[in-house]
Amino acid sequence: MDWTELSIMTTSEAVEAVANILMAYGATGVSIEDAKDFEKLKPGRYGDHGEIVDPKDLTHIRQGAIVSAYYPNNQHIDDQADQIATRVRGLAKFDLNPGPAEVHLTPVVNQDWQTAWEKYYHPVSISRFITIVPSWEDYQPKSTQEKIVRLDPGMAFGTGTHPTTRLSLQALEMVMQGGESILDVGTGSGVLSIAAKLMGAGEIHAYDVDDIAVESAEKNIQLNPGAKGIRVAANDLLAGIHTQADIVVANILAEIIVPLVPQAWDNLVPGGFFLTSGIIKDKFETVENAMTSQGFQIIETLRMKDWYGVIAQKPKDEDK
Ligand SMILES: C[S@@+](CC[C@H](N)C(=O)[O-])C[C@H]1O[C@@H](n2cnc3c(N)ncnc32)[C@H](O)[C@@H]1O
Repeated sequence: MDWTELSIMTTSEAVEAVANILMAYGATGVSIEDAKDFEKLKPGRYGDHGEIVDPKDLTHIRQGAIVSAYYPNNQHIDDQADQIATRVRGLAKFDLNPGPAEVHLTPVVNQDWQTAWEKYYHPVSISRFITIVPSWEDYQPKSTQEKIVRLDPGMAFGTGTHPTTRLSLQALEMVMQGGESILDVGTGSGVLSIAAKLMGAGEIHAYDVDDIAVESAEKNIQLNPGAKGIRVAANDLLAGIHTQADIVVANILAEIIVPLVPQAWDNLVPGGFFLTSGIIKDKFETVENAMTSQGFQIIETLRMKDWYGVIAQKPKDEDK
């Protein structure tokens, strides 16, 4: 697949908001180069091939921040570039300095994408129990309870750093007790399935509409011996899937969650959980309405920055 990189020059304070805008336009990944991040780097493994590099020698921006997102060419993001720049400039209304908010569009070859992640991606502690570690980093768990998810996200979404992935992982931690069967819809790098397996899940089926994600999830499962047995396949949401799982988890944009709601209902056991994330604030009500109209009970709403996650439950037969 061919991609376009859309980059916006902004300020450190606005990076999260700009990233959210780019995700709302359907980016499947965002990378942030923030001058402030480089101030904190110590000499270590930052080279493209893991070589030891002094951060002083890295070429990087000295002020402000650049947020870059990647869009498949068939999405014609160039037609929406002016709109995106206007929304970024509009952040001033929320007391965020948008900076120059200039948009640059560049065609991307697959290799460049890979390198972008590798430069700025380091171990991330998601919760007390889960740490996501890039496959090329040496990392020792700090306690016997810490579960390490090794990932090489490549071109698939899901480094663990995005608030929507964190919300999904937190929701899994909240409902899982061990042994659950899980359907992971929009698996991306496979991060949620791998973490769920390490947390003691039973059978897991992971689906993604993008073949690159399927390939990446399969590779990442191989990197984690404790995650053996997860089945990955290309599929559009849960179309054609007829099973009875304990949990359906989906970190996908709100527009895509809405058609998933009836499919999740059909594929869940009574009492099963539907965990969703990827819902931007102003779309939350739409998703909530779709779930409650279907019959789901909203158990908990999770929030991180402008993103929402929902823990919903299909009522048990005796609750009907
Ligand atoms: C935001 S990413 C989530 C990745 C990962 N699960 C995580 O939590 O970090 C959404 C994923 O959903 C996939 N996706 C989008 N539309 C889909 C559809 N209709 N059916 C299946 N997967 C879809 C995308 O390819 C992408 O990998």
